[in-house]
Amino acid sequence: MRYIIREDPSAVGEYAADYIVKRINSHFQKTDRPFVLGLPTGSSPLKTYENLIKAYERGLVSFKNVITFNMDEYVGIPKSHPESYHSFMWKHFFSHIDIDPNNVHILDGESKNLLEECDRYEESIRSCGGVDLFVSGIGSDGHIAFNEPGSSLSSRTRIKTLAYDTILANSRFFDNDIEKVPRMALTVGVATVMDAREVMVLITGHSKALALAKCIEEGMNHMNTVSCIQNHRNALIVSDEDATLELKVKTVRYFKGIEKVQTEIEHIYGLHGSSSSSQIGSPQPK
Ligand SMILES: N[C@@H]1[C@@H](O)[C@H](O)[C@@H](COP(=O)(O)O)O[C@@H]1O
Repeated sequence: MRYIIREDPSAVGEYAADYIVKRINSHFQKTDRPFVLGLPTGSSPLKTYENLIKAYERGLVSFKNVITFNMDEYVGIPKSHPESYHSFMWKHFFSHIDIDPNNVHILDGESKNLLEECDRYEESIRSCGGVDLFVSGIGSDGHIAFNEPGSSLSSRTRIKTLAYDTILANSRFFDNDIEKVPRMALTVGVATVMDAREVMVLITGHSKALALAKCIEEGMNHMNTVSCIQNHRNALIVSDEDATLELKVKTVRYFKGIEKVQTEIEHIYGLHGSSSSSQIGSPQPK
């Protein structure tokens, strides 16, 4: 696993957007196959989306041949609801770039048959050749997508009942009224994320510090589902300084040191932005 630390959420967003742009562009240097991008909602990726839009406006990237799969969607509110993840994604990202709407995939929480909808989603991901890069945020209990504590680490796309803590956290988007927050969601599974060729997790703010420390310094555990990325061959966490608050000083210095050496190597070998760059300086053999 690689771990990159930046000063604040803006710098995390700049780093993540730059990373995604490099991945898309280097992909199209090798193949015409569409780039398949997994995407999150929430406040954590907002700066990333802002920077991706800027990169698109400057002509640094095109999303014409990019296929997206979102992580999750509420059940019990219509797509047109301002807090649905459909609305979120179009408002904050898709409306501002050149993506083909047919290439956008978001789970349908209004489907008459939710079980079939989940199976159909897994099948669509498979038929697109799998996800190249899955970007994710986390909840303060360490959930990835809506894989709440106790979710199977081999779970696939399915219906999930939301944890009380998540309902409480998300009530800020529903007039701070927990009664208005949906109780259920459709979500990709932990294994669905783990199947991606690469995973990047964005973690900002002190409220995520404990979950981040458990993810990096403790073992893989279903009570902190983001920790599954320890078992991924090509995983990257990008956090701000606030999120490091519960990490050991030694851990923070270790990963900062790794990044410093990696940057030096990239300069010497000119590998920055290539797909192999993420392999260099990795703290553990993959
Ligand atoms: N289902 C989403 C998650 O995918 C997201 O990672 C999390 C964190 O949101 P925020 O970034 O706003 O803290 O919120 C929700 O629970």
